[in-house]
Amino acid sequence: MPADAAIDALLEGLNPPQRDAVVHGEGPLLILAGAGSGKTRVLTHRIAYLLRTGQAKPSEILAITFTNKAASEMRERVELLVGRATRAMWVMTFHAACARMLRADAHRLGYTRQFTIYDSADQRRLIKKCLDDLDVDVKRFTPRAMQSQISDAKNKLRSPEDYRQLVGSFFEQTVADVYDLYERELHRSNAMDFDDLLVRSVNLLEMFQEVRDRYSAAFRWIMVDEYQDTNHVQYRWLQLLTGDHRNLAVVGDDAQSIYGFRGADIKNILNFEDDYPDAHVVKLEQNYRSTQTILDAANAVISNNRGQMTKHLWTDVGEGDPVRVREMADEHAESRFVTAEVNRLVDEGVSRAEIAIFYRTNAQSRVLEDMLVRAGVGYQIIGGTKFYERAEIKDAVNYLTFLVNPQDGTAFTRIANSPRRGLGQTSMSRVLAHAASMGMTVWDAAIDDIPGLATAARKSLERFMSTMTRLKERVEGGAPVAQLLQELLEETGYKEALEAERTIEAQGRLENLEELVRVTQEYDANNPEGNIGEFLQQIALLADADTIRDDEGLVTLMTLHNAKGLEFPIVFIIGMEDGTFPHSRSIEEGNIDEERRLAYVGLTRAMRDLTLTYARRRGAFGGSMGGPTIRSRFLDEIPRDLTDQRQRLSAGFPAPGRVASWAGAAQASAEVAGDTDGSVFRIGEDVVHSKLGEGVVTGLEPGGIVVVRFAGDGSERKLMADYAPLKRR
Ligand SMILES: Nc1ncnc2c1ncn2[C@@H]1O[C@H](COP(=O)(O)OP(=O)(O)OP(=O)(O)O)[C@@H](O)[C@H]1O
Ligand SMILES: [Mg+2]
Repeated sequence: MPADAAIDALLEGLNPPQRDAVVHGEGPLLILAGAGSGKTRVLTHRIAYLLRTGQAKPSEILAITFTNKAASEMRERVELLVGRATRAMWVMTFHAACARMLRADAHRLGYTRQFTIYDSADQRRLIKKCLDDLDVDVKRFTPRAMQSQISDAKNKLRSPEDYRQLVGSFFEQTVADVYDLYERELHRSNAMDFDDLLVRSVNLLEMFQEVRDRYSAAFRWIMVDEYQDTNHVQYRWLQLLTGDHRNLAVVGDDAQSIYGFRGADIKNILNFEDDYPDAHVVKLEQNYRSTQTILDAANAVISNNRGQMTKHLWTDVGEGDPVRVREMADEHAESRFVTAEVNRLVDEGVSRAEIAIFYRTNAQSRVLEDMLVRAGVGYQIIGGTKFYERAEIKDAVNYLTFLVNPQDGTAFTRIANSPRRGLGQTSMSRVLAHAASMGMTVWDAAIDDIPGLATAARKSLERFMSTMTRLKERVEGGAPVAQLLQELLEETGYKEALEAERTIEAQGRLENLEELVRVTQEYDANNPEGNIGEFLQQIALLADADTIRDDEGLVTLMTLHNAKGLEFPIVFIIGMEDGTFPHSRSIEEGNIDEERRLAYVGLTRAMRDLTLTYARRRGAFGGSMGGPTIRSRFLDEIPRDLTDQRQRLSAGFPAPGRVASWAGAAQASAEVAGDTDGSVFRIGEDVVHSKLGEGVVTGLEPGGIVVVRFAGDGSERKLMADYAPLKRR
């Protein structure tokens, strides 16, 4: 080992097996270990070590992470460790790496450099069009169902022809037709969907030996984080790139494989040793993240999955507090409780940024958000209706897209009549048909003499395209993205139309557009040599987790899926009920194992403080679930002595006819508890105890028990509301 002091410093703060993985030289390397054992840290240090020792140049490194946020964190840490910028290094997601490859070589596959990346919504719009063209009944064959079938085929590297070979039912026959047309339409639009980024890169590497040689010679060192969630096409891509040198280091945890529904194949990690019999295998067993109690709880849950590799995780962080389990009357009480808890923690000096709230599905966030907003608690939400999915943002982005990709018919149809210009569906179809029949770009068709177009439509199309042509000239003149966006919003009348609406919604949309202008200004400042095409690529690749801001004052809300790889000192998981988590669909399909792995991921995000809540009723006023619930089986898999829940609350579930009165009783017993002067306590309420002083109600339990956290010593006590000398403040 080189005796350079900087290298020693790099290896310090690593335990022996971690160090072993970091200094491993050439050849395949597998790090298989449980949550929080430092897998990501090992990858980061390994990159820094390769650079520091001179074994690798930055341009020879390709490191794949699961999100863009994880990528930028990894790059920052590496730069910190090696003490210099390493711009030539590729640290990015699979999709970003593929997009970059394709920009350089897309022409070989018949695309231009300016190809558009379609997101899920664009994809569905195009599928819908294909379904219409094929006269398929969209009620029986929904665009969403088609999309998932097509995506699944692509992730398995099955072309429309491959798919057709395997057709077994009428449904699949229809999928085959739609898939075939969809692919042709995509190509004609010079566009790729997300799955295509991978598929086309694999095509490129398979078909062009010289491209493959170039990349596999360039990337001599390849690293992959979260390897348990790679799918077949990603596996193949890695195989093509590492074929010659085999310097592939992967890290993962089979217990955290949670993307099976998207085609991720847990076998990729389990079979790594079969693929590479000479692989150096490192196991990490010390967890540096969580308390022993949290780890024991997570291990107890995951041990219910059969076929899971056993790993012995231990920590010297200490035992820590018990896992808090709270039963709530309904989702509103649950939200009130969590909100009150957040406020209590903040009062105690905790930063909101240290707190995260996880849930199984996006829809669960709304009630919680309402409560947080009302209580004035700053929060950020990862996922849900994402900024870039809002209609006005999509419109603006599509304007930019059409300016750089004149072949993009989907972009054209999105913007041609937005704002309204009297260009109906028929006129737009005429333009597209004209482009197809004449072999022209959509842009050229739109400025051509189109047969059969009504005079009014012809005029407005002319006006629209002359505005667009003016804008395009400015694009070609190298105008900065922000300037162009602003001009575009003015000159196309988009802004004016919103202003004329004079509604609160329109105001919100204008504000969102202003936010987009800020995004472009930032882009221009950071990329003096950038261009619209690159800007569009950047935002197309923004995954959910990227909207996270390192803002001191915000609580973070997200789905359990988005929480992967992250850690927070304080974690709440809400909705711990069967049907919610595990999700009802998984229960029906008998696929609980993946849900359990998701539970393992969620529990192991917590560093010192973990609270799990469930509601006895959910969705009382409409909603798909509605009615009484059963607490999650995952809660029962946590040994009671690791939690603070002493007695099991087996209230017994009522017959359907009694739901209303039962709900009333639950209300009385769990959500409010009477105090001595006849009034009631509510969660979050300030109270004063004649001996213990001031406190806040943090929980209410059946039997008139009120849980109070006292300000004086920070203790939390359960009191009998009827007897304790407790009053509201
Ligand atoms: N040897 C070590 N000494 C001190 N802290 C460490 C050490 N190894 C890891 N850590 C810390 O432990 C935490 C978990 O590490 P890391 O995120 O790399 O784990 P992981 O195995 O990638 O977890 P996950 O499975 O959740 O992705 C981080 O805060 C990291 O800095
Ligand atoms: Mg990790």
